[in-house]
Amino acid sequence: MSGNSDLEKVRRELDRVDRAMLGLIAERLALSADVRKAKAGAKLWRPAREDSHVADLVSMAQGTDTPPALVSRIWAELMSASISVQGSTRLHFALEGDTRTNLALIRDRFGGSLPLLSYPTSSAALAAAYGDDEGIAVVPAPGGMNNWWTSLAPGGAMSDFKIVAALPRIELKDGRQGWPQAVAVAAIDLDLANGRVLCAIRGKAKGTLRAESGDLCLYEMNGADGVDRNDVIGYLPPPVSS
Ligand SMILES: C=C(O[C@@H]1C=C(C(=O)O)C=C[C@H]1O)C(=O)O
Repeated sequence: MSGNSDLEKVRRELDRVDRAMLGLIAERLALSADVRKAKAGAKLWRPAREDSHVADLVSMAQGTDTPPALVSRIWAELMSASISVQGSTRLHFALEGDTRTNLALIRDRFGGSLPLLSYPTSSAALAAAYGDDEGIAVVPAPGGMNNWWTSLAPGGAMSDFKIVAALPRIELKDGRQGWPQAVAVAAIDLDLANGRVLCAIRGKAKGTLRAESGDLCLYEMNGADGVDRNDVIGYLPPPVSS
């Protein structure tokens, strides 16, 4: 019998915690409505703010039983709910391979609240996002046959579009050496903090060569020191380890 009463006790505690969380979630969503007013015309989605916020929460969770991927996933839901309260951000995606894996990748980074539109090619997804005021494209990371990034380079058709987020946000321990599976692209002014700056450069440069197309090279640089702003086509936050 004591087993049962222990269970009842723990359930009551869980109920108490859940009710407290529900109250906090409602409070958070109400604050999002205030953020919208404060932003007045500015872009709703702030990927750098989201990523640095999640990185801070992950480090706060260190020493507890809360894994980084769980922190990232929960806040992906909360933040995407917050953005959907604020306005009409939509995700336009084209990813190769298994649909379920791709949807899980998107869900892990963006939660389930944002409308999701699928396209057969990266260029179609990018074009649709480009024509959508608050649109975000999710496409395979540059490299190999994925050379859509050349249109982000100076003189390209979408030179005001930037690579702004990495998927997955929490790095997998699979030897990819810090290069994501997919990236998010949007028309957002970059604030180059202490992350990974992506530059499209003709010819050789310092940094890690991530992709090539003709004589155009995509380099990943550590930080923005000595970087020519005109070459910058993206920014990724420092990777967060699982
Ligand atoms: C609340 C904001 O808007 C969005 C929602 C965020 C959130 O819910 O924490 C964070 C960044 C933005 O993508 C913000 O810019 O701070």
